[in-house]
Amino acid sequence: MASPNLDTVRKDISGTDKQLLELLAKRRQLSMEVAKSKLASSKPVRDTTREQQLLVELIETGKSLQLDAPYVTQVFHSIIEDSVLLQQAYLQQHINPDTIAHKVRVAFLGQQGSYSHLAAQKYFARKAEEVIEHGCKTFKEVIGKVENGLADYALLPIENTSSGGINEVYDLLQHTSLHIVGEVSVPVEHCLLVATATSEEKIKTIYSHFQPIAQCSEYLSHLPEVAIERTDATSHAFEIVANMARDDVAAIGNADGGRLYGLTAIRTGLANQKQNYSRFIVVARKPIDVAEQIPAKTTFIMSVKQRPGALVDALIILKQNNINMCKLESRPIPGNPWEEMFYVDVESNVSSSNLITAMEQLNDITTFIKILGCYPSDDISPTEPVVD
Ligand SMILES: O=C(O)C(=O)C[C@]1(C(=O)O)C=C[C@@H](O)C=C1
Repeated sequence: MASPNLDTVRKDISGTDKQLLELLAKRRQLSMEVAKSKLASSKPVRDTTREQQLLVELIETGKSLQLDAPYVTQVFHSIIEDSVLLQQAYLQQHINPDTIAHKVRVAFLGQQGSYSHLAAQKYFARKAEEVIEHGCKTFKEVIGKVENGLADYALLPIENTSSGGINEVYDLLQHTSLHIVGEVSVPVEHCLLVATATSEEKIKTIYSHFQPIAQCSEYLSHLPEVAIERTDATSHAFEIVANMARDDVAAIGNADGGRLYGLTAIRTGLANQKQNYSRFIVVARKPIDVAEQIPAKTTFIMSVKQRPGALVDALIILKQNNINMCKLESRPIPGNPWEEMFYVDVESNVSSSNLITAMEQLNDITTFIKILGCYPSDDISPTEPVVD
């Protein structure tokens, strides 16, 4: 039997992929119809029962088409996540009409290819048609761009699963007038990137931002002879290594970003934590409201009296008001060495009655308290289908 003609098959694949894109576009239109319906009905965006039912039906249909369950589940997790994010963006723009803009100016650390840049692309993917990028050399410059009206939003890394909270950003939040209006998490896959054909053994100097260096400390501890050079962003490290074009220098960063500078990865998975994520916050000059149909987070900072149990008393107020705290970080207060500033993230909308009550009660027992922002939660955990 004659073997299929490769060019003919490829032509058929291209035609089929075009049909798939047309169907995905149609499904997005339907998601927007659902969003309009939920705007009127105030029903929550997420309906995990519906997702469960949908996935079970799709897995059954998939079986009859020789499509295995894990594959079908993976594809539709991505499609449903897109649908949720699209609906959330629609509802958020409806209740915050002055945030609607076809073009937004976004400040972030580094240049094209930095993790901050990748996070900005992901966050604004469904929120603006055009992003004007303001790459900065320091976090202070990033915040200053928005405070001075040169940018509409700033994107700042706040924590990483390997290296923990990013203290410089927490400290900057203490004194800025900006408000947190969003969050986005990006997987951080640190790779060893080089400009020329070489091997790990030949590398004598590695360039990167201090965050990837901290997150890859275990890998780097096995390279005592290698010099580690800090840069102000991973994109700057890419630039240096690309310009040097030597076989004994490398950068640590993400492969997609490195590719923009002509670098290739000769080693991947360098981070201490294999599931390595960085969470970024998005800040702006004005706060936003979060639609009741969307899971919200509120971040506030507070300092407590210097007496035993003062922090416990504050946290008990959250418990008594049935509010789940999902993050607690403490930072020294510059110039006040014996007092700490606590950063608290709660899974609650700032306009909810129980958080309003809790903030009133916290106001009575803290020496300082300030809400940094209320914003949609980035956590869109997939619904796992229960199949017999
Ligand atoms: O049917 C709904 O309620 C939708 O919002 C649509 C949809 C989907 O894309 O299939 C998206 C989110 C929900 O959690 C359930 C399903």
